[in-house]
Amino acid sequence: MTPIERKGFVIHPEFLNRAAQEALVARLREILRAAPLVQPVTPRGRPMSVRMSAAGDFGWITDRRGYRYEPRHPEGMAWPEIPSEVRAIWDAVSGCDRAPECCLINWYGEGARMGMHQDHDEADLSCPVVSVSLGDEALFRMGNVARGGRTETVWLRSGDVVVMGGDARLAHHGVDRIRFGSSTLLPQGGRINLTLRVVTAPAGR
Ligand SMILES: O=C(O)CCC(=O)C(=O)O
Ligand SMILES: [Fe+2]
Repeated sequence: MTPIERKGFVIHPEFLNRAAQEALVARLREILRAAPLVQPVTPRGRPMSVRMSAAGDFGWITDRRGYRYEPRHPEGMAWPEIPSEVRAIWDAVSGCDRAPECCLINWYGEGARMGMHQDHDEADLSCPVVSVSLGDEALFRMGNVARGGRTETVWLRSGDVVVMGGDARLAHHGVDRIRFGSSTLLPQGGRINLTLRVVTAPAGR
């Protein structure tokens, strides 16, 4: 399907067909066996409703010490490698010649959401953030680089891919809610979102 642009966010509807989604979920299950989901806590001590893990050189974590990228899971193991299927999505849509260094895995159960935020902990903002939706539908809210102002929403469905680059790279965004049980991809229901990011500064800088 042709991509749709909203406020600089580029949405590729049904980028992954059902078979590709199922294959990806099987790979993610292996990753989550090696690097289990954790419930992160904000620096102020509030538990997030989303559970998280990661693959790649770095995982994004938050705890009482703050938001940051770490080369190891909180339990001490290295993060698993980013699967080739995920890398292929990045290569197809990112327009970036660097490889993703972090594949954050967000798991949304019933009632989970993600407040409006910017992704700004990365040292190379010339590369986009690429997000992959799997499972239940999510109401994704797109805002502006500055806080506040007019926002727009779109329902993201399983297999959709969003590219946040250019003007949208630092735009605020969040997930208001999911429609729990709206997809049959994940047997227990819920939603998995992958976000792919380049984390480190470009070489030579
Ligand atoms: O779940 C989503 O669609 C967005 C996730 C997100 O914005 C993030 O992990 O930074
Ligand atoms: Fe984000």
